[in-house]
This record gives sequence, structure tokens and C-alpha cells, in this order.
Amino acid sequence: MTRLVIVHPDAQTLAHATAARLITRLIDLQSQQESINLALTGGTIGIATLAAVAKNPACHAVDWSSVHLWWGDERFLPSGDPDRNETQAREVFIDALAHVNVHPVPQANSVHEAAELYAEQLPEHMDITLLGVGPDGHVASLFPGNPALRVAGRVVGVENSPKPPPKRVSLTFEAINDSREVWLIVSGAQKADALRDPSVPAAQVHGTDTTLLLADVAAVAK
Ligand SMILES: O=C1O[C@H](COP(=O)(O)O)[C@@H](O)[C@H](O)[C@H]1O
Repeated sequence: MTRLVIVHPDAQTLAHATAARLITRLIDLQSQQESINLALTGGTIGIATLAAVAKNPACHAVDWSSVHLWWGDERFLPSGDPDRNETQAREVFIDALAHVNVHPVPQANSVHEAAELYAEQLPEHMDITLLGVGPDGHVASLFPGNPALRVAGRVVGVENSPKPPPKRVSLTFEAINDSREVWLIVSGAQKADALRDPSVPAAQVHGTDTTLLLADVAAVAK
């Protein structure tokens, strides 16, 4: 299994370098397989990275029609709400692509129903899962100490998230750790404590083939 830590000088460079890495990896994978399952992340650096993919001149070297976009987590909000990870990804990234396959977390009456519906749609495994890391060490919507961490299955409905909104839907450790590649993208000094804490959710995730920690200098300062 490949495990790499790659450090860039600042958040902007991190976003652009990760975008270039992602484009290159997707093009490589397309020479080996018919379709690609890619799980997106929300969050500050996650959305900045997606914006950098759309702005990269090589973006259209990817055959997006064979790429399936999923989400590692979603905020339980109405479709189109500006705080939904899907809405933010559409604005900066997806709307710039032709013919990509988009699989948002479905609307439902409860987080648990949405989680069940999404679990039925998910592929067997992701090729690449992108994850941000919160200052408390959360990944996707798996927050330290939340009962959702212990729920069996591949997708979980999350209640009482300490970060608004309180209701969310998240891939579980089981689904994340089934991904061939897991890329953690982390920027800023407020993440430095989380990155050195082996007890937080961010320390519990890995890919089956490759785990990348892509960070800026401030995030790895400790
Ligand atoms: O709420 C969320 O937060 C995390 C991290 O966000 P950041 O703004 O601290 O970078 C993100 O990974 C997750 O997808 C999102 O729903």
C-alpha cells in the first residue's frame, strides 16, 4: 500500500497542485478502465480544489462522460441550498463539465432514509475518495464522539453534528476504507492539532491501494 505525505507552501498552491494531480490520475485511470467512481468532499480546501480542477487548462483532457461523481458526505438541506456540498461543487466545478454523471445524496424525509437510499446506489468501491479534515479531526461527516461512528453499513445518517447544519449524511469508515485511493486534503494552522492526533476520525481512514495526505505547510506545522 502506498502512503505519501505531500506538502505544499500554501492553500492556493495545495488546491492547484491537487487539482493537477487529480486530472492526471483520472486520465491515467481512463487508459485502464471504462469508468471511474470519484467521491467528492465539501469544505474550504475541498471546494477550492474542485474550482481549481475546472480552471485547469487540462480539465477537458479528462473524458468526464466516464466519470461518476459521488459525495463522501452531504449536509441534510433542500436541493439547491447554498450550504449543500453538491450546490457548491456544481457552482465551481460540475457546471463547467459536459456529460459528467452526478450522483447526489438523495432528498428524503430523514437522514436515515437518505442514507439508506444512497447506500443502495453506491458502487462496490470508489476509485478515489477526496476528504477534507475539520479542525476537530472529522472527515466526511464522521465527527469525534458522534454515535454515527459506530453505525454498521456503508452510509450513515448523522444527527447532532457540532458543525452546522446538525443533520448530515456520510459514508462510513467501512465505505471510505474500501476506496482504492483516499486523498486527504488539509490546509491551515487550525488543522495542525487534528493532524497529529491518532484518535480522531481523520487518523482512521485509508485507501486499499493508496493513501495521500496532501497538506499545506501550516497544517503540518505540529
Ligand atoms: O462540513 C464539512 O467539513 C469538512 C471540512 O471542512 P473545512 O471547511 O474545515 O475544510 C468537509 O470535509 C466536509 O465535506 C464538509 O461537509
